[in-house]
Amino acid sequence: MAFRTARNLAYFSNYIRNYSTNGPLVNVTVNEKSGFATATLQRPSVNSLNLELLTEISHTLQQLEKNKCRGLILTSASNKVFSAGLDLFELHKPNADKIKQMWSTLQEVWIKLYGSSYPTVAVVNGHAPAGGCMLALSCEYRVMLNNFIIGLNEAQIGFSAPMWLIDGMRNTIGSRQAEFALTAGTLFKTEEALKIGLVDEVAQSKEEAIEKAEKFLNKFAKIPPHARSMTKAALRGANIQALVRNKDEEVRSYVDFVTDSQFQDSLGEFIELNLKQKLSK
Ligand SMILES: CCCCC/C=C\C/C=C\CCC/C=C/C(=O)SCCNC(=O)CCNC(=O)[C@H](O)C(C)(C)COP(=O)(O)OP(=O)(O)OC[C@H]1O[C@@H](n2cnc3c(N)ncnc32)[C@H](O)[C@@H]1OP(=O)(O)O
Repeated sequence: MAFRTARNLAYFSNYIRNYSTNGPLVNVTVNEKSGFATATLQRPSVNSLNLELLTEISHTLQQLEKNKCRGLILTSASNKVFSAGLDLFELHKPNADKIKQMWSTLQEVWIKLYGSSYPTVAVVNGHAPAGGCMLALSCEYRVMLNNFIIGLNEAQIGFSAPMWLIDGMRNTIGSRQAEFALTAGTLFKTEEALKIGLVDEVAQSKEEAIEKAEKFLNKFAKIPPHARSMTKAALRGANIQALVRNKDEEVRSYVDFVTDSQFQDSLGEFIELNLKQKLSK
């Protein structure tokens, strides 16, 4: 049964309504004509990825897969920030159990989005550092608005991106550019990102970006979906399998790393220097 049927649409809307306790952090709409879903991240003010938002993204992706979605556009309700990456306030002086769940859910999001059977586009309508870039990279195509930044700046914050994310970057921009970008933790302006292939197209407005995204998704209208998804799985499968094999071990190292006092001190300094909101708030 295709996701675009009215029955499935109603089921999906009910699911989203029932799932969220404080109103959805991800708003999903489906274009009944095309069958394309648009998932809009709407956690104020910068879509920073805390456990609740990550969990909702993960459940949304699961429902889209189950309902044989024909294509996904991932975007932001903010007109300034696509996603600011992991919620740094939640990582500061953390509850170890919660960050364990947070990292495990982040891995799930990558597995479900990077490995989705349906085609995916990120409409990057705002800044996309670190985890924001990760979400965009897990899609197949990226359309970005002008005057924003995107990149994996983990090295600047004092750590390395995990292997699966490095691989995703390498698959997108090639080994040499990935090495330059990751070792320096570079955040690219839109036009620079276009030049190195980190984004595929630039748009002047969100409407234009959505049109470009739909044009990309429509390219697959005449390709048998199973052939398309088998080919995608062949291309992306090794990345996903390596992460699945290493999932628990990576969660353990991540929790050790984040709870270490040295890391906590440097995260505190990073927050003080870079974020307007102060720790005392
Ligand atoms: C960091 C620990 C990880 C340890 C990992 C170890 C191993 C694992 C390896 C890899 C992990 C890969 C996955 C991803 C990692 C990450 O995502 S780390 C997060 C990195 N994020 C950033 O560096 C972004 C920081 N923010 C900014 O640069 C800017 O805020 C902006 C997004 C460019 C937007 O700028 P602007 O429009 O000027 O807005 P403000 O700076 O004024 O911010 C508005 C409010 O939002 C709050 N905020 C911003 N970013 C975050 C964030 N990441 N988490 C929580 N909150 C954030 C900011 O404090 C402002 O709040 P108030 O309005 O002042 O209340």
